[in-house]
Parts: sequence; C-alpha cells; structure tokens
Amino acid sequence: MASTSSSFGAAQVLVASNRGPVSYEIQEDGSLRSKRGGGGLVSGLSAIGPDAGALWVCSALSDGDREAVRRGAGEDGVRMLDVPADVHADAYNGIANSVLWFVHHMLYQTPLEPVFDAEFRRQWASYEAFNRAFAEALAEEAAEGAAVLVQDYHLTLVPGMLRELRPDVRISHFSHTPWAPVEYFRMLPDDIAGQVLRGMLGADRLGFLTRRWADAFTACCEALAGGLGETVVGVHGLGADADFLRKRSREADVDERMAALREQIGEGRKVVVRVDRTELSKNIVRGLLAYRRLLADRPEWRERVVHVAFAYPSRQDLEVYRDYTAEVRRVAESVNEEFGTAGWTPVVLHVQDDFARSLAAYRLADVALVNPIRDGMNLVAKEVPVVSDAGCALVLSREAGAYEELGEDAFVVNPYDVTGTAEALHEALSLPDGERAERSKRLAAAATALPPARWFLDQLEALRG
Ligand SMILES: O=P(O)(O)OC[C@H]1O[C@H](O[C@H]2O[C@H](CO)[C@@H](O)[C@H](O)[C@H]2O)[C@H](O)[C@@H](O)[C@@H]1O
Ligand SMILES: O=c1ccn([C@@H]2O[C@H](COP(=O)(O)OP(=O)(O)O)[C@@H](O)[C@H]2O)c(=O)[nH]1
Repeated sequence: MASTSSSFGAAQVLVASNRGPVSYEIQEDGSLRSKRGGGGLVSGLSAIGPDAGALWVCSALSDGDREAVRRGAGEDGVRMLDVPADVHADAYNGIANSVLWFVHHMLYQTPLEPVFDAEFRRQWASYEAFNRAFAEALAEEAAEGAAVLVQDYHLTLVPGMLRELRPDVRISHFSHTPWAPVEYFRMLPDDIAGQVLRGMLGADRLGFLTRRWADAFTACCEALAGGLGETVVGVHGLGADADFLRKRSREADVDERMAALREQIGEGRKVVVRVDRTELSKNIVRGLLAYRRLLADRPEWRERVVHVAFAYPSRQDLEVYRDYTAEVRRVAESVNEEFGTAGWTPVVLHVQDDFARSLAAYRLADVALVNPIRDGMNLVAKEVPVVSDAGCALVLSREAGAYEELGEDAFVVNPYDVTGTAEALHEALSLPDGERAERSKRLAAAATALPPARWFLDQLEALRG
C-alpha cells in the first residue's frame, strides 16, 4: 500500500464497485452456484470481459459470496472484498441506500425524513471503513500509473483515499445515480457533504450519465466545496448492449417463458410491460394506479390489455423496501379484484429474480412503462425497444436520465401525475402498428448509440489522456 515501486501490483486497469458481476448461492449439497448480478451497473460493466484485462474489485454481498472468498472460488479477473458483514451492512444499507440514494433520488417526504443522529454517525464510520478497504485493495493491486475506475455512491471517498495512497495512479469516479440539486444535497450534515464532494474530487475525472446530473454536481461543488479544482467532469450516456440482448433473448429458456406468459395473457391482447427492481424510485405503485385509471376511464381497454409487471427483489434488508414491495402486491391484487373477469387477469405481477422471464416480457411488449420519480439512466427503457418482437411504444418519465436521449420518440410523463400517465398509456396503446414499429426502431437506435464496451473505453481513454 505504500507508494514504493516494490509494493505495486500488476493490474493496469481496475474497476471498483459494490456490486460485482456475479453473486454466489450455497446449494443444499454445499456447492456454490453463481448468478449474474442484477441491476444496471452490472449490465453496463459486464461488457468488460477478461479480454479487456481489467481487474474488477467488488464486495462480498451474501453468505454465498463470503464462502466463495473463503474457498478461493471466484471468477478470473474479479476480486471480492470480504469486508466484515456488519460494516458492509452499515455502509450499504445504512449510508449508501438509506441516505445517499434517498438524497440523490429526492425520496424523503414526511414522515420518511432523514435522521442524522448518533446511529448515523456510527454508520458513517463504517462507510469510511468500507471505502478505506476498497482504497487499500486498489492500491495493492494497481500497477504503476494504472487507471482505476471507481463506481457510484457506495464509494465516494475512495478517490481521495486512493490518491493519498497512490499518487501515481489515474483515478475516475462514475455516478450511476442522478445528482441532487444543491438545496436537497445540503440536507446532509455540512461535514458529511464536504467529505463526499472532496472524496470524489480526489479523482482526475468524474463521469455522469447525463448533462443534468453533471451540472447538479458542479453546482454543489461551487456552492459547498469552492469549485471543481483540477477535476474534469464528463458525460457518458450508457446505452443498451444490443448484441448481448438480441442473442440472449432468443435462447430456449426465454422461449419457454414466452409460451407460459402468452398463456397467462390470452389471445389478441395488448401488453404493457414494466421490469424494475423492487425500488421506491421506480414508482411502481403509481404506475399500477395509472393503469387502474386507464381501465376505469377508458372501459374500451377492459379485456383487451394486460399489464405485465415484473419486480425483482432488491434491498430487502431495509424495511421501507419490504413495505414498498408489499404495497406493490396489494395494489396489483386490488386492480385484479376490481376489474378481473373469468378469462382476463388485468395485471400479471411477478416479484422474483428471473432474467429470462424479463426478456420474455420485453419480447411481448407493445408498450413499455418506465415512470421513475428519478433515475440515473434506466436501462430497461433502452432495452425493451431493442428486444420487443413487434416494436414497442415507450411511456417515459421526464425524470429518468434516458429521457435526454429517448424523449423525442416517447410518450413523456410527469411521474407524479397518475391521470397524465393513464392518458399516455392510452395514447401509446392506440398507436397504429406501423407507426409503433417505426418509433421503436428510432428508440432502439438512440438506445444503442453508446454500447457498454464503448462507454467504458471512452472513459478509459479520457482517463489515460
Ligand atoms: O446493487 P443494488 O443495490 O442491487 O442496485 C442495483 C444498481 O442500482 C443502481 O443502478 C443505476 O445504474 C444504472 C446503470 O448506469 C442506471 O441506468 C440506473 O438508473 C441506476 O439506478 C445503482 O446506481 C447501482 O450501483 C446498483 O448496482
Ligand atoms: O430480472 C432481471 C431483469 C432485468 N435485469 C437488468 O437490470 C438492469 C436494470 O437497470 P436499470 O438501469 O433500468 O435500473 P437499476 O436497477 O440499475 O436502477 C437492466 O439492465 C435489466 O436488463 C436484471 O438484472 N434482472
């Protein structure tokens, strides 16, 4: 860890993130089964195969992961850090997901308010320890002058810490979330806000998904940290991986799930699809309420449309996420009770982790519903038009990063406006087939303009200068 040449590592390119490319489960017979990590960060970074020669440093997130570390059973090119489980829980559940995520997605609202008490301070110390563990591992693995690409709000202190340990390396930090406006960001205690900004400004380059988030960060630095200093801020709008998605969505397990879904949907009905993590910012409940409004106000759609809503479990250690997931189930059931008939289930909801089934839903989509309150990008909005068999219309929140690139061909909604979203669903469903296919093509072209591999290489080239 000292910056003497004898302690330099071998990796020329390093990526650091909390969630890694795979996660492990312990099977009944004691063997380990690996599973692709969920969410958009992994979708984006998975393009960095072993060919790119990068070392991916990530956290052990589950008992299976910790067991994999103990057995030395990890993947090539991946180093999982086994930070003590309680430190990780404080850093990930406590600080990253209950505070920083809430600030950037502006999710606090009475009675869900931020609490900056002694418990918060204790968790913050864990967040610092978690960041330090990453900085030390990166310092150990990095070759002289290596490029280190740090990811997201879990690791905001790493650039500053690593800079002290290894002044020779080039460091970038990329935010996959929105960035909060100054008025909201400074809800954080002043010393904490300062630590976050200064930690990130330890990097040579900072990346954001849209100009809007980059400008918000710059404004925070100007108001609270005396400006950006030497750090350069860039925008890299991560796109969908068309090659991977087209190939993967044609595999046999996806075909099987399509057949089962068709059965549930019934013949000749339009399909409105949404796929999200069970995540408050995705606004799943208001999406269901908008669909209910559509059926109530426009009875002509009854029996003629099915809403396929897949929510794969996320952050279920947090009570607020568990409650939200329960609320999603309740609202879906109540729509089915209110409008369902013997031969028609208006909402098909699955709360389960099944990537193949999500792709099957993408293929069947006539309309994709993506209505987050705020979202860094939202890759689902970019993936459905690429995969859907007959082309889909997109109902898209203006608060998703994807709006900057897809807004022109989407039915744009204010995510809080339930009746407005219902009306957008009606318009999207009413689009003639030919026009829908044309729009879908344009959406797919915009969505794949910057594929993950290019997105990553652009940042690497910029970092190396
Ligand atoms: O790791 P989790 O806690 O299970 O959460 C999954 C990921 O969620 C967030 O993803 C973001 O990144 C996407 C790709 O850039 C972007 O499209 C999306 O809008 C974001 O929400 C989070 O930022 C990641 O760190 C998580 O791994
Ligand atoms: O069962 C599933 C369904 C989807 N996805 C992927 O999760 C990502 C979600 O990314 P998005 O940017 O939409 O939101 P995030 O979950 O990262 O906030 C997409 O690439 C999806 O293909 C997944 O991992 N498991």
